Amino acid sequence: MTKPLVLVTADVKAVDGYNWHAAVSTYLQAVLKGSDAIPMILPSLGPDLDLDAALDQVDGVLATGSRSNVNPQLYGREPTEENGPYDPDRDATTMPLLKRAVERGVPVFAICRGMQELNVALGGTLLTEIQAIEGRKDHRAPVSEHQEERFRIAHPVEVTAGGSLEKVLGAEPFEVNSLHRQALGDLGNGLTIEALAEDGTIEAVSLTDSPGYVLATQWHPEYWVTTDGPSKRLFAAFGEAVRAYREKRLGL
Ligand SMILES: N[C@@H](CCC(=O)NCCCC(=O)O)C(=O)O
Repeated sequence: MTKPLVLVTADVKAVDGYNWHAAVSTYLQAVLKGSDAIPMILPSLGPDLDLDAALDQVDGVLATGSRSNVNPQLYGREPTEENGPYDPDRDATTMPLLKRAVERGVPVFAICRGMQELNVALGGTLLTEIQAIEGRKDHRAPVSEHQEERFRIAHPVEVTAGGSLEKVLGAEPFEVNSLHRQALGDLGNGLTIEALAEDGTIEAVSLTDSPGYVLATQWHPEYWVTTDGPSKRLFAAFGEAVRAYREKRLGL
């Protein structure tokens, strides 16, 4: 069988006077090496893109993390300067993309901002600046110029017994990195909590009764995919889902 194709969502970045549609290399490498699939960056061209035509030709969607935040207007709150930066073109692309991928049963793996987008796309809400909420810990990255330090393992997570994540990772406790200041609030339609941090922050979700594989983490397995067991297993499981979808899609 030829390799499966995975759409990878893109940030819009102004560089050298141009707008670039970009995805961080660690996500692309993780799809390539961890899922054994070909990553294809989907530009954030919003309503100009025929998403169904794009989804017709692929076997999975990876929704990436980003420093930008989902615009709160998309879940009924007011945007503020402190809550930014925003990326309206990314929002205008990823929200309908994720909704449509889920409806069609295209396998989805959503990471950090990607998990927040999935939640909002399915009607959920987000909490912001969670480090300022009583009882919550600081989930932001340590301030450092070194990415290894920023992506260092930060806290344990508790996996829901009998859930989809437990099927992928087993019941052994493990620890994750943490680079976010927002978190899921009200859950989107059909989402189930798959892991929690000690302070109650939702760390992973899946979609119950979904026609396809849908898993999302608030942490970043892409960063340690070659060295960390749970990170490796998450991308391998996504790879299995996209291969199974491809066989079905192509009638193999
Ligand atoms: N902006 C949101 C989403 C967090 C996220 O995707 N973080 C990745 C950032 C990578 C980096 O800092 O280099 C939030 O803050 O919750």
